[in-house]
Amino acid sequence: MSVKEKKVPPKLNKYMHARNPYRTPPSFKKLASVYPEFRPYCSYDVGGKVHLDFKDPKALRALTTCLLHQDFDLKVTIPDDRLVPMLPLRLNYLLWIEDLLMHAAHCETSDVIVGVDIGTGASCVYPLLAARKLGWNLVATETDNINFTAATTNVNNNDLQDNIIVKKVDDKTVLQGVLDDADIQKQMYLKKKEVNDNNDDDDDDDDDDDEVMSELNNTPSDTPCKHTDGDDNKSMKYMFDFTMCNPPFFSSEEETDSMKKSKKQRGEPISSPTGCIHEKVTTGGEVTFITQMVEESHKFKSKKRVVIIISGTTLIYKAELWSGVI
Ligand SMILES: C[S@@+](CC[C@H](N)C(=O)[O-])C[C@H]1O[C@@H](n2cnc3c(N)ncnc32)[C@H](O)[C@@H]1O
Repeated sequence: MSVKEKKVPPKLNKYMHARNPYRTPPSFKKLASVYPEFRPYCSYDVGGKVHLDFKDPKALRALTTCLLHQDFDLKVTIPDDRLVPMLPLRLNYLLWIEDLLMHAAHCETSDVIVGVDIGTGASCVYPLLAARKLGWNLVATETDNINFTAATTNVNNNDLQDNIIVKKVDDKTVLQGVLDDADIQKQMYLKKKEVNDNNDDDDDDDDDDDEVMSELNNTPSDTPCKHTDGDDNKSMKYMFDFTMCNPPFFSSEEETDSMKKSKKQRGEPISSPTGCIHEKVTTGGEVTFITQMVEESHKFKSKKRVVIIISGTTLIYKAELWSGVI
């Protein structure tokens, strides 16, 4: 009789960034002792070891929200049927961006970093972590009403309104209407300027400010920012340092049901999928979404340095689409 080989999920640690605190797995025992809301989802073996049912979305939600509070002092609420982010992976993504900004875009640690998170979800997880852990500023976009409201509440509940702008957007565009939003540009410009002014007492700056503000008030959507040209200060050269996105993955509800893609390529998932249908499905699937983002990105290449997109599919993009993006 042939014994069916059980697919073992890849060890998460193998893919964990060197600076990711979750290279050391969190102690469920400690979490259960501090957070009563986490306890109902724990079971104990004879040795007293605490186990969690990763197939139960409620257990996953409790794990994520308790870890966000314990490890990052973030109070986050995620509505019942919405996507629950897995923190080790989300942190990995941010740490990779940090590496790219430092090593590819040559940012300094003192620079004010401004990024854009496309499709932030109800948790607003990337902007909250980026603001709290790395001190960055984020524009977070969302098409879904419930996610937009939840993300806004999560930002407000953590007093991070100065660092994070949540913007409700139309699902027909990805970057258009965001990177060229004059109010957002003004807020982010002033943020960068404030820190620069503290480092540099130049009287001519006031005149420069007036010129830039007038330019922002009058710039058509696809015109490159004039003030970025010839500016010697690297941190002021780009309005946005990066755009990031974890796009909806599937092209139809049937595809989510089968989960064929992910099982074939990565083995059985460790945890059960969470989230509602429009968080996971987009017309044409992630390939169409990413292609649109790359095309819009090219149009705004003078406004940002680095574009990063999570993809579940192996894609070969035409090199010319990317040229000039970084
Ligand atoms: C896979 S979820 C990612 C959520 C969150 N960023 C995370 O990683 O946990 C994709 C999100 O993108 C949103 N979305 C879909 N199309 C969008 C668009 N054109 N612009 C902004 N958000 C979009 C969905 O509502 C959903 O919340």
